[in-house]
Amino acid sequence: MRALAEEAVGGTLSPARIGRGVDQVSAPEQRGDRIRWIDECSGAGRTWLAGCDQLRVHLNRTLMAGLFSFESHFAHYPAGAFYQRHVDAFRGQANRRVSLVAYLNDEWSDADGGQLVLYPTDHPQVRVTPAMGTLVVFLSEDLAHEVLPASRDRYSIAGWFRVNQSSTGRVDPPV
Ligand SMILES: O=C(O)CCC(=O)C(=O)O
Ligand SMILES: [Fe+2]
Repeated sequence: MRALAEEAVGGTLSPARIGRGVDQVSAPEQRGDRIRWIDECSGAGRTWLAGCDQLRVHLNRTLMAGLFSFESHFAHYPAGAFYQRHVDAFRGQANRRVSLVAYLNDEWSDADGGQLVLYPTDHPQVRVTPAMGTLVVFLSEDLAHEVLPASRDRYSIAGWFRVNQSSTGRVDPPV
């Protein structure tokens, strides 16, 4: 995780967008993070993607989840940036099924803000402190969540396990 954190801090990132494919737009009023997709070009990226693939296989074996692929990006939220309440996938429209968030911030205290707030439908909200070593996994279509503004730079990795929804005999592209 530390090697990934160094990559996230050292590399160039682009404004995050919402939507998919040709419908993607940048929407700073909804999310203020900057992102970079993680690929196999670095050792840290390969290790991360290989570990997430093991989790994918495990979820398929134990839950018959049918997860087909994984996509993942670094995200940097500068001080004051947030991501408004949202779900990561809309039922029937998207192929993201399981979301995963990992945090890369050393010595984070609650006073720094930047919590991930989860809104389960029939339970009180859950607040997660974005401290190094914390990993959150949830169903992409079911759990609304938001990122609160922080008073300092906040680094995370977000990833999504996807099912294959190709209906034309052609396999979905990875991103
Ligand atoms: O960084 C986080 O805590 C969550 C980010 C998120 O919800 C997303 O990228 O969809
Ligand atoms: Fe999200």
